[in-house]
Order: sequence, then structure tokens, then C-alpha cells
Amino acid sequence: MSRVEARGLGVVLGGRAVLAGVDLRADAGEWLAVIGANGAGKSTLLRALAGLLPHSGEVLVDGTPVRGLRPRERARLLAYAPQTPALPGDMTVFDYALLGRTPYIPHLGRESRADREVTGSVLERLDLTALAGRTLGHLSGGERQRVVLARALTQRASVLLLDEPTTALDLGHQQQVLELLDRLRLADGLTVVTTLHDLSVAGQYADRMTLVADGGAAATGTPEQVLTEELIGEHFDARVRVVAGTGGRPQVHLERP
Ligand SMILES: Nc1ncnc2c1ncn2[C@@H]1O[C@H](COP(=O)(O)OP(=O)(O)OP(=O)(O)O)[C@@H](O)[C@H]1O
Repeated sequence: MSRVEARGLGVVLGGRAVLAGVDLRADAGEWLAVIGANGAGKSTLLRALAGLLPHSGEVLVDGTPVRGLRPRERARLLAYAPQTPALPGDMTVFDYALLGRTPYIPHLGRESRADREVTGSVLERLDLTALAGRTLGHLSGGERQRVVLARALTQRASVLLLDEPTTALDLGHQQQVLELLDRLRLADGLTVVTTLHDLSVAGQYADRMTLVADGGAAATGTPEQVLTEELIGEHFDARVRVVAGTGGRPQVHLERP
């Protein structure tokens, strides 16, 4: 169980401050959805949290700055799945997912039977067992996306940072992946931070949401507090109607102007 926090996070890309002074927190076992318009800086925020981008400010896990940790130690705490990773086309699904075990394999050592078992069970949970021997170059977009998620899950980190984990998935697989994440969160206490474009889906699964706009966290709170017609209208430049859905969670519908 781990809490992840950003304090005063700033990122400069191409000479421009994409993020400045961002504060953000996901408590242990919580699901935080990062939302915002195209180009707002959601992916940048996740990559900075994962330690993949130079940044100012601090990222802390359970109060400890991750800056001082070695990459292997950091990888055991934080697993990151990018939106559109470059994948080695000739590597098999199993071997790619097994890469998530790297932080546990001794230097110059080989993976253990336990590492292969973890990998096998993650593939099974993501409906990928039948594809284990296939090479990545021969997969559909949705299959590739589930393989990237599999690699993040085999890492067995306590914090999952997932950039748009469901964009390429059909409805059934979207639900399967989101439900699996929710079960892992509840059963194993994983902390989930994910960007999600579908605001209604984000509102159904997230405990809390952070709306990124103008380089900062423009709003943070429960889905009911963040998914309002006013905030969405202002920050997405969209006209929407928000209604209470299952369990009172907000459903966002586009309205024709
Ligand atoms: N390497 C880079 N150099 C310069 N600018 C960059 C670089 N990478 C991203 N940007 C810019 O930073 C801003 C934030 O990009 P980011 O990918 O984080 O947005 P996002 O909120 O994830 O967008 P989307 O919803 O479209 O995926 C954008 O304006 C983008 O053009």
C-alpha cells in the first residue's frame, strides 16, 4: 500500500513550461483519474511521476522522495504504462510481459520460475494466454495495449501509473481491464493513477479526479466535484449535460450547441 504525491511539480519541454507548481496526491489504495483537454499535460504529468522526465519539485512515495532511489528500487514502487509505446516487433508477448520482472532479477542473473509464474498469471488475467507465443509485430492495437498493461502489472509495483489504458480497447476489453484494475486495487491495495479521456468512465471508477489545465491542477476532488458542467465547459470548451448515473456518479453527455 503506497501513497504517491507530487509537490510543486514543474516540467519544461521545448523551452516551454508545460507544468508548473502541480500538487497532486493519490492515497494508498485510491484511484486517481487525471483529466484535461488535449495538450493539457496529462501524459507529461504521468511521465514526470514515473521519473521519466526531468522536472522540478518532488515526487514522493509514502513520504519518501523517489529522486534518491535507484531505478530498480523505483520500479518496484512505481509501474508506468505509456499510451503508445514503441514495441520490439519480433519479441513475444510472454517475453515482453516478463520484462516487468527486471527489477527483481539479480544483475547477470536469469528470471526465476516465480517470475515466469507471475507473468503467466498476469497474461491469464488479461485474456492474453492464447497470444503468449505471438510476436508483438503481429498483434492488433488493442492486443498491444493489453500487453503493455501486462508488463506494468508483472512489475508488481504498489503504484500503477497508466496513460489512457483503454483507448484502443473494444467495450468488452475496456470493461475487463478497468474491472481488473479495480479488483487489484481493492484486493492488493494498489494505488492507481490513470489519465482517461472518457469522463463518464473516469467518473465511474475514480475515487478522486484532478483536472489539469493551464499547466496546473485546476480542480481536484470527487467525481461529483470535478465533473460539473461549469468546469467541463470552461476547461474543455465543450457544452455538456451532467446527470447522476449508477450510484449517483456523474455521467457526462455532449449536448449540441
Ligand atoms: N518533447 C516535447 N517538446 C516540446 N513540447 C512537447 C514535448 N512533448 C509534449 N510537448 C507539449 O507539451 C504539451 C502537453 O503534452 P501532453 O502529451 O502531456 O498532453 P496531454 O494532456 O497528455 O494531451 P492528449 O490529451 O492530447 O494526449 C503539449 O502542448 C505538447 O505539444
